[in-house]
Amino acid sequence: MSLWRSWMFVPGNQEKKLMKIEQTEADVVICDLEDAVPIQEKELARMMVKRVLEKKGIKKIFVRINDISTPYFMDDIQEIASYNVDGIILPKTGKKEHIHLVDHLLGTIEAKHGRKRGSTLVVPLIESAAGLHYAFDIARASYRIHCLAFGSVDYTLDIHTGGTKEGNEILFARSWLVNVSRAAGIESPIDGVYVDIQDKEGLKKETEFVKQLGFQGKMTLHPNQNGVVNAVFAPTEKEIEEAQRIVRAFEEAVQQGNGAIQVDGKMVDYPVAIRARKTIEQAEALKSSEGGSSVRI
Ligand SMILES: CC(=O)SCCNC(=O)CCNC(=O)[C@H](O)C(C)(C)COP(=O)(O)OP(=O)(O)OC[C@H]1O[C@@H](n2cnc3c(N)ncnc32)[C@H](O)[C@@H]1OP(=O)(O)O
Ligand SMILES: O=C([O-])CC(=O)C(=O)O
Ligand SMILES: [Mg+2]
Repeated sequence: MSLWRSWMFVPGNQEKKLMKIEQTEADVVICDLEDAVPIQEKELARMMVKRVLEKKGIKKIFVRINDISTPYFMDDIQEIASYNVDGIILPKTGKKEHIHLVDHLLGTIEAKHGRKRGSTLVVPLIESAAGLHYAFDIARASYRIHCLAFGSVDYTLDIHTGGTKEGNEILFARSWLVNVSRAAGIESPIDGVYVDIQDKEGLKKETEFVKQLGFQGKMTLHPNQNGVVNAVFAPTEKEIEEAQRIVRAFEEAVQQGNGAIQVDGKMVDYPVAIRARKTIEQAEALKSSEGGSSVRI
């Protein structure tokens, strides 16, 4: 079970922001070499991100390299994957062949630099109509794929619309990504950024909504957004207590030959008990990874 809830972008050419990576609340930091970096600073950004990777601490670090069609892609992947990076975010992933190429290159780079084969994970960014159409094939294209991520800003540009707070225009894409991810047997997807960095209430509402759709995390833009996202994706005390009551009662019932019972006025059978067990496992894993401060009150 993955516990990576908030994935914060940091522009790869901004030293001041890069310096704060280890202190941030983000579960994962994404050092960006793509759209947050102007063309004339691409080389500089790559160099600065390599410096960050050289000094890597315990924080999970992914790097968003430039997409396959750009002149920066080959240098990005070769130089970044030679360091101890947790994974690569591949923007504008449109078909499974993009992943085959990345998978092949990562294999050779890992071998050349003495890194364990497969140690670099890949998160394809699905942000075009074609990418969404082929998302199932993309999700199955390599054992390196941790999960899919949704690039809603580029996606709405591609389908000739704009983003709204209600998000009706991207409901289909979000639901599709959840379904193809689970059909392909990979972790649930990561939702795109909430651009109104001042609006914490709106971010909370949107995060609750995508959690309910089946996402496991959300990308962020600003340090103030990580706490909101982390809290939404952590089970509440109430949810944990309810899950514990369900599991206890169900285990007893099964011992007595009963597979369907009533707990707190609601029917509980195997799938309900499995979900409750997952809630407990997630709470325990978060507690041990964060020293007990992870639950939402
Ligand atoms: C569609 C897409 O592709 S989205 C992905 C690409 N976009 C990005 O990567 C942008 C990431 N976000 C950012 O660069 C910034 O948050 C911005 C530009 C939106 C706002 O930045 P600022 O105007 O500096 O915000 P603000 O003044 O509120 O920042 C407060 C503090 O947090 C720091 N900070 C802000 N954003 C970040 C970040 N993403 N990572 C690390 N530190 C950050 C600032 O440096 C500042 O530090 P200080 O108090 O020591 O001076
Ligand atoms: O993936 C994200 O959230 C950012 C992005 O590139 C997009 O939305 O186009
Ligand atoms: Mg994009």
